[in-house]
Amino acid sequence: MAGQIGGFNEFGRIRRVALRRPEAAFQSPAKIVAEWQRLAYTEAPLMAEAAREYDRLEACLESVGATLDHLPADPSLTIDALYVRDAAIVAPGGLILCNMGKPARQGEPALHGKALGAAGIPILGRIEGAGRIEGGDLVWFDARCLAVGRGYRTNDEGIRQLQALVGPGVEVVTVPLPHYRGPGDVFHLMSILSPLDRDLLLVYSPLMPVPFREWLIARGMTLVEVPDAEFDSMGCNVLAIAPRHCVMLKGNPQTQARLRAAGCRVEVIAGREISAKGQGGPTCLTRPLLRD
Ligand SMILES: NC(=[NH2+])NCCC[C@H](N)C(=O)O
Repeated sequence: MAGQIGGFNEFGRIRRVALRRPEAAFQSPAKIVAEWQRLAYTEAPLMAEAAREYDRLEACLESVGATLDHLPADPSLTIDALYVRDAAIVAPGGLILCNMGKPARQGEPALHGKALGAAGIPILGRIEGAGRIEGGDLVWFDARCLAVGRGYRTNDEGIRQLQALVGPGVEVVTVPLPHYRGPGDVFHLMSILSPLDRDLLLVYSPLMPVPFREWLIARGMTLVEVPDAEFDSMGCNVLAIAPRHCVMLKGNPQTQARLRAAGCRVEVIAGREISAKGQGGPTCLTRPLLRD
C-alpha cells in the first residue's frame, strides 16, 4: 500500500488523486438533458465548456506533481458521478467505499472500488445496509483524528460502521450539521469548512455548530471566514493542493483576498458548468488518494 494512498490530512501536497472527467461523468448531451432536473441541478451543464473548465482544474493538480487516476464512464452512473469525493474515502489500511445518502448516486462506490482496486489500491471495506456516508462529510485532521458531519447524507449507522473500519486508533469526531435547506439540498461538512494547512481553515461560521468551532480553535486552528455574500457561490469550497496553496472558484473575490492575506497562494478556476450547476466545488470534484 505504501506510496499508493496516504497522508490522512486535507492539506498536504497532493501526490495522487482520483478524478472523473466531464466526458465520462456526463457521457452524452442526451444523458445530461434526461437527468439534470431530477438531480436538482440549477441548469443543464454544457459538455464542451465543462471539459475546458476541467482542463484547468487538472492543470492545477499537475502543477504540484500529482498523478491523476481517471475513473471510467459507466451506464449505471448519473451525471453526479463528476463529484468523485463522495463515493469513497481513504483510510489507513485502504479505501472505504461509501454508501450514498443521495439515492440516485448509489452506483458510484462500487465503481470506485472496481477501478481503484484494479489500479492496485487495497479496499479496506464498505459502508453497508442502512449505513450512509458521503465523502464530502469527512475531514482528516491527522492520521488519528477524523471529523464526520452527521447530516442528511451521512447517518449514525454509517458513522458506527466507519468507526469500526478505521479502528480504535482513529478518533472519529461527529459534527452534527444544521438542517439549512433541507434533505433535498446538498450540504456536507465540507460545505462549511476547507482545510488549507495544519493550522489554517477556511470556514463559514454562521452554519457551524458552536462546540465544533470551539474545538477547532482549541486545537490551535486559525479560521479564515467566508463572507455571507460568497457562501452560495461556493467561496467555502476550496481545495488545498499543497499547504497554503489552493484552488478556488472564480466569483469569490473577498474570500480570495482573505486567503491571500492569510498567506495562501490561490489558483482561481471558472466553474460554471462543473461546479455551480451541480453544486460541487473543487473539493467535491477530486478524491485525493495520497498527500504528503
Ligand atoms: N462533496 C460535495 N459537496 N459534493 C457535491 C455533490 C453535488 C451533487 N450534485 C449532489 O447533490 O450530490
